[in-house]
This record gives sequence, C-alpha cells and structure tokens, in this order.
Amino acid sequence: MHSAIYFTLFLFIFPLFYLLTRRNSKRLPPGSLGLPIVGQSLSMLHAMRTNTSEKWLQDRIRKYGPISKLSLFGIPTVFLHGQAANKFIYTCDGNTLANQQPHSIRKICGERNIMELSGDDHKRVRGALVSFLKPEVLKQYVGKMDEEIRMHLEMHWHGKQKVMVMPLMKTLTFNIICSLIFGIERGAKRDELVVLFQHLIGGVLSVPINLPFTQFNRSLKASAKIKTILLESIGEKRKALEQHGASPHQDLITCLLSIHNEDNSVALADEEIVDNALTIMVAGYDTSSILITFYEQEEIAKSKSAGELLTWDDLAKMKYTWRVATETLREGPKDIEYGGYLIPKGWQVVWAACMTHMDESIFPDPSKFDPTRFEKKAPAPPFSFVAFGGGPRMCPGNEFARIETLATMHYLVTQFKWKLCCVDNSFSRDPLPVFNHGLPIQIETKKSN
Ligand code: HEM
Repeated sequence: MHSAIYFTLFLFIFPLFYLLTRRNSKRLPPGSLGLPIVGQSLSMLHAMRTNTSEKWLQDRIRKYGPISKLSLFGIPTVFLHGQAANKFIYTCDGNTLANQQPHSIRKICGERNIMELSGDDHKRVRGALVSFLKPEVLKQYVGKMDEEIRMHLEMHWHGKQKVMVMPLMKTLTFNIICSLIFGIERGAKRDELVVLFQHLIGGVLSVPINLPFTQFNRSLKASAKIKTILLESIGEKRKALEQHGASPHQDLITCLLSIHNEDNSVALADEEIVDNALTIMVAGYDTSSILITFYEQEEIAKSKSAGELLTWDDLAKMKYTWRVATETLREGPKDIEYGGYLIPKGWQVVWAACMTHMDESIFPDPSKFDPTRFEKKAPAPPFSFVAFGGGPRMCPGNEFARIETLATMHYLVTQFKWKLCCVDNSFSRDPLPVFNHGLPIQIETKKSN
C-alpha cells in the first residue's frame, strides 16, 4: 500500500508546515474545503497517480489565484504558489511555521534526524554534516566515487544488450552513499545493508500502521537492524581513530566522530550520528538524475588515458552537463497573514515550490528542455529555482549530488551508445517520479573503450 497520507512531502509540494501564530481578523483565502475529512485528497492522489498533478495545481491557480484553501487528509490547508511564496516559506522563522515531517519518517530515521530538529540543535547537526558535505571536503572523494561508478558499469552494464536504467541508478546511488557515507566497503555487510535498505525505503512514505504484515512494520524492523549495524561500525571506527588506524576524512561517520566541542566533548552523540547517516542515505538515494549525451564529456574522455580516474578539475569542466542536470531538476516539485489573507493557527501550508520552474516570466518557454537557459550571465532570481530548497534547510547534499551526477554521466555517455526500447516510457509519482517500466534501454559499448 502506497503513501496515501504523506505524499505531499517529496512531490513538488515540499514539507508541511504547521502554523503556530495568533488569529487575526483577516479573511480566509478563496477555495473550498470540500467534503469532511476527504476534502480534495482523492482528486489530488488521482492526479499524482496519473502524472497530471502539475495540471491539477495549475487549474487550481487559474481558478483561485496563487493563494487558496483546501483540505488534504483531514487537515485544513492553505496552498501557496509563486516566487514570493517560496521566499516567504524558506525565510520564515521556526516560530511562525514549524517544519512537520511525516510520522513514518520520524519513526524510521529516528528522533534525532536533522529534519526533526530545530533552532540550535538543527544548526549544530547541520554544521557537522556540512563539514563533510562541503565542496572543499568532497573534492577528495571524487576518485572514490569514480571507482564505485566504474565497478558498477563493469558489473551491470558492460556485456549487456539491454538494461533497466532506473533500478540500476538506484543500486549505484546506494553503493556510492554506502562507501562515502557509511564507509562500508563491498562485501557481505554491504550486501546485507542493500536488502535492509530496500525494506526501509519502502516504508518511508507509507501509512504508519505498525502491524506484522504492513510495509511500515517491515521498514521499522529493517531500520532497527541497520541502526545496530551502524552502531557496531561506529564502535569499530572510534577504536580505529583512537589507534590512528582510520582517518577523520575517511567517510561521514569518521568525520562526525572526529568533531569535538571546545571542552573536548563529542559534538554528536552516537544516536545522532546513526539517525543522520540513515537520513542522508534516504535523502540521497531516490534523488538521482536522468542522463543524456554531451559533446563536452567526449572532450574530457579524450584528454584522459585508459583507466585514469576523474578529478575535481574534470568535473569543473563539465559546465554544460551540469546545466543539463539543472534543467532536468527545473522541469521535474500563531495565525499568520500572507498576501492579505489569514492562515489560521493549526492549518497546514503546502506549496508547489517547483511550480515557479514553469513560470514563463522567469523561465521563458518553460516546457522546452533547454540547458542553455542556465548559461545566462544573470542567474535566475532568488527563490525561483528551488530544486534543492532554500533558506536554512536548503539541501546540504547538492554538491554531493552534482559530483555523483556528473561523474556518472561522464562514463555513461563516453562508454555507451543507447536507445530507448520501450514504447511506453511514462512515469507516475509515488510520490517521487517512477518510470512505470523502469526505463529499459538497449545499449552498445562504444568501440574506443
Ligand atoms: C538531485 C538530488 C537532490 C535533490 C533534488 C535534493 C533536494 C532537497 C530539498 C528540496 C531539500 C529541502 C527540504 C526542505 O525544504 O525541508 C533537501 C534537504 C536535505 N537533503 Fe537533499 N536533495 C538531493 C540530494 C541529496 C544528497 C545526495 C544528500 C546527502 C548526501 C542530501 C541530503 C539532504 C539533507 C541532510 C537534507 C535536510 C537538510 C536540513 O533539514 O537542514 N540531499 N534536499
């Protein structure tokens, strides 16, 4: 059973925010709350399943304007749209709008995961994660990522005539994160983790009913086992660090273990390390990109000898590739007053952040796939390109995702020719986009390789 209730999280309607402010005398936004409890939930779910959610939102905006009220899953809701709405939400302080994650995520990723934290706690944990995810540090992991990608292609692509892109990209992302985040090398432990992680991810956006046969139950059990494995691994890594058998820069875990406060106490408790390593795994897993052919990749390949690893400088040259990836992301997701309307205390606010990606005044001819739009000297106005969010909770993994995407694209386009081999390459939202047939392609290894 899929996530009926919590679909809003990752769509292009980002996290739900509960309002904590006082009532005032302004009027409510236009729109109807629909039938009790059901409200507009079923029609929105149907739009998601049939991949017409964008149209569903556009119709709503056309009918009521950029601010309207509705009811989703029994909760009165205000829907906001536009660049100003993005800015309002991303810059609102936590006392006005509180970030509310689905119950399933809290249970599976743990109470101390970054998305659950606010104020100083959020700053402290985010600071620790960023100390690993910042470009200066990630630089040194390009080679490690490169090795994972080559090994993946060797095992799953070379010698094959047909592959399923989507499940393979997930396997690859898992392996990259496993190596760089958990520092768990290929072998029995990683194989065990792959299976557990598949179970875990299945329940992240499921209905949180913990009965023996539910997806949520299977996910919780997998989460508990992964946490035990990680705790053991933390113990081993701590020992290795003390005995100088490991380096603080080995992986995310050794990095987090090595951060100390001024009084030399550890900055993050073991439980916090486990919850956040798991969260990063979840946050970085399903967000990989679609890949296309580029001239610049061929040029970089020519400049390298056979088997030579990619470097940070190579990635810096892949400007066009990153514009393509950026374009792919654009196309993809107290009472307070906003725009002259009242948003009462306790209502949730949902917003279609990525709808600004389709705003003609910001991105001319928005339906056209045109990576050159990101070449422009003047960047897109603030809060208009928001694939990675914005403000204090903006995705700290964006540089990681950039490196992963560029390095993968490099090998795919320089080593293979391919064509689509399924008539139906449609996708639906579950709530993330999922190719209905896994995106099968026919591949041929390029002669020069
Ligand atoms: C194309 C890939 C990715 C996209 C589009 C993406 C998108 C996002 C977005 C929109 C948010 C903000 C959610 C909010 O407003 O609350 C976010 C948060 C986050 N992302 Fe990513 N992400 C990607 C990859 C990654 C990767 C690879 C990692 C880790 C290595 C990561 C780690 C995180 C974390 C830890 C947060 C929570 C930040 C906080 O609460 O302060 N993401 N991501």
